[in-house]
Amino acid sequence: MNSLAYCQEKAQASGSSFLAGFRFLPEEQKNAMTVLYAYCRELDDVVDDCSDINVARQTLIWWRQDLDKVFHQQQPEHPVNQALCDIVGKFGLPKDELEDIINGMEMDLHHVRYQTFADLQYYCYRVAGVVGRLIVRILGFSENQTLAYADKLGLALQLTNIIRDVGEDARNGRIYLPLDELAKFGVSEELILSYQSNQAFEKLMDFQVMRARETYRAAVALLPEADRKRQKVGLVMGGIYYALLEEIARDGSSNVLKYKIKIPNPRKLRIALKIWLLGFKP
Ligand SMILES: CC(C)=CCC/C(C)=C/CC/C(C)=C/COP(=O)(O)OP(=O)(O)O
Repeated sequence: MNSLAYCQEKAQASGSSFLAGFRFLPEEQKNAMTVLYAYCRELDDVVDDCSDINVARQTLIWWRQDLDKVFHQQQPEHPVNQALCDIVGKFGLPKDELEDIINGMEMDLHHVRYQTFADLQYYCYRVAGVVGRLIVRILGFSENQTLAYADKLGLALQLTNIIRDVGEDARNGRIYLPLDELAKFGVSEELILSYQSNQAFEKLMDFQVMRARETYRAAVALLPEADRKRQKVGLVMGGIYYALLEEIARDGSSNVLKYKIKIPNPRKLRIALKIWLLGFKP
C-alpha cells in the first residue's frame, strides 16, 4: 500500500465528522487534507490508546524524530510522514505547526485539568488552532488575518468537542472545563466524575455552549472577504460542528454527561451542501 492510500484508509476508518467537506476539493488539496487528517488521527491514537504513559511519551518522541526527517530530506519510517513529504513543500506547511500538534498531545498525557479558560485556550491552540492554520495553508490564503480566523475557528471546534465529550472524558478521569468556571457555577469535580447532573451543571453547560457559539461568530467575522471563496471547505467543517453544538443545546446540554450526540452522515452531507452553496452564518 502506498503512503497516500494508507492515509485514505486511516481517514475513512475514523468516520470523522469532517470528511464530508473534503469531497468538494480538487484532487491535490483533497489528498493533502486527508494526509493532515491521518497525521492528527495517528497522534490522537497514541494518547487515546495509551495504557502506559511512559510508552506514550516515548512514542511521541519517536514521532518527533520521524517528522524531523520530513524536513531534512530523509526517508521517514511512518507512512503518514512519508505522505507528508509530498505536501509540506507544495503547501508551505511549517514544521513548528506540525510539531505543535505533538506538543498538544503531550499536554494531554500530563494535564488532566485546566485552571482557567486562558490555560484551556493554550491547549486548544495546539490541538486545533494549528490544525486550522495548516488547513488554511492547504486551501490557500492571501491575508494574514486568515490565520487569526483559523485560530478562532479551531478554538470554536475544540470547545464544541470538549462540550460533546464531557461524559466520555469523565469516564477517563478527564475534565477539560476550566476549574475556576466549575467553582463559579458551584459544580464540583466529583459531580462530573460521577455523571450526576444538577441545576448548577445545567447553567455551567449553558454558559459553555453560549461561549462556543460566540466563538464561531467571532471566527467567521475574522475571515477576510478576499479569502472566503478559497476557505469554503473550512467553513463547511465549521458548519458541521456548529450544527453539532446546536443539536447539543436543543437536546439539553447537561445530557452530555449521559451520552454522546452524533449527527447522522446524510444530515452532515446536507449541511455541507447548504454551506457550500449558501455560506456559513452562525
Ligand atoms: C480553519 C479551520 C477549518 C479550522 C478548524 C481546525 C480543525 C479541523 C480542528 C480540529 C478540532 C477537532 C474538534 C477535532 C476532532 O476531530 P474528530 O475527527 O475526532 O471529530 P469527531 O470525533 O467529531 O468525528
